[in-house]
Amino acid sequence: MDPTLDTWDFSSPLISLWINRFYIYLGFAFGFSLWICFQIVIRKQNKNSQEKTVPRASQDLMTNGYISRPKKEVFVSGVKIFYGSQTGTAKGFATILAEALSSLDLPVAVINLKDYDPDDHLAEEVTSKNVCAFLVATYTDGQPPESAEWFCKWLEEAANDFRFGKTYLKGMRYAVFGLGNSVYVSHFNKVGKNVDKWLWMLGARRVMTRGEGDGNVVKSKHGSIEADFTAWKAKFISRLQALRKGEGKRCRGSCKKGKCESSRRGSEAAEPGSHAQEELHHRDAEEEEPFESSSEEESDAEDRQSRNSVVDVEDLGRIMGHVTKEKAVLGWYCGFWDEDVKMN
Ligand SMILES: Cc1cc2nc3c(=O)[nH]c(=O)nc-3n(C[C@H](O)[C@H](O)[C@H](O)COP(=O)(O)O)c2cc1C
Repeated sequence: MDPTLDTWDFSSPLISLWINRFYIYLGFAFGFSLWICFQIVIRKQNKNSQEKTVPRASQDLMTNGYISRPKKEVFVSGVKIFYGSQTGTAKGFATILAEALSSLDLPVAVINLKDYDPDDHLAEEVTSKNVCAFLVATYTDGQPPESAEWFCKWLEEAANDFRFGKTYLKGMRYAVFGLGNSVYVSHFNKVGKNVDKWLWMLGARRVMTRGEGDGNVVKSKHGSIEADFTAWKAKFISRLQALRKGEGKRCRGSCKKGKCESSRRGSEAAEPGSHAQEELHHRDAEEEEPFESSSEEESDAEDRQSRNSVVDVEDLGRIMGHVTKEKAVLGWYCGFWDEDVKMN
């Protein structure tokens, strides 16, 4: 007989607990897993009831359970004012415009076209969300000032190079104010017109009608080139404010885009630079509410329109066919037989 066994008292509760410890562990484990299951069920129920009470829109804004503020979309991130000047007028206007824009709380950069390489940087404006203003003067024989020569040369070549195409600057937004003197009749404001046209041809979006500054006080629309600029500046600022709010283009039916093609009348409809458009442009700068346009959009509308005119010609052919047949019947009836009719 083991002597140590004598010292064990099997009736003691501690000993019986020790002997049955595995059952106790098992009980604890079972209770613990039951508690976990219970917690999971409660959490699920809470989440469901929360989803029911939080509106759908708010749920979309929730990240990790926290409501985050809706991200404000930025429609205009800044303004770049480019100028091409020889005797300083365009440069002065650029500074005035920059000062006027300072109240809008937008980053504004004034850039001399002399220091700007379009080859390296112009394409950046496609995604930058900037609005670009071009203030450019015209010189002898419709040439740009020396400082803007390279920019204009590059732009003209790109606009006429099929490798760039009419989407190269798609996404860029711009407005042009040309400085000139109508004394130089045939070359009046030619550089402004060309810059506007070339940007448009490359797919950039014109946010407002081109402005024309005229140093000829007799003919200037507002009495002086300064007054012409002041009027354009006011329109540009109000357009910019609208763009900042994300307001789309305004169209009063004079463009040939989409719905309003039928009532088209205006300058933006025609290919910029065409004679008719130049005439109308002059008037439009005063009369028209500015609206956006790009060459790609307008050529789409042009395609639609030319398709319509093909249909029109077909209709005309059908009508002529009917007329000829009726003429033949009438001729035969009346006893004469026209050679033309016989041919048909
Ligand atoms: C020598 C000379 C030639 C000019 N040629 C033209 C011209 O062909 N077409 C035009 O519209 N303006 C012409 N102008 C007018 C200028 O474009 C106008 O004075 C403009 O405001 C100058 O701007 P800037 O001071 O920024 O260089 C000419 C001016 C000068 C002095």
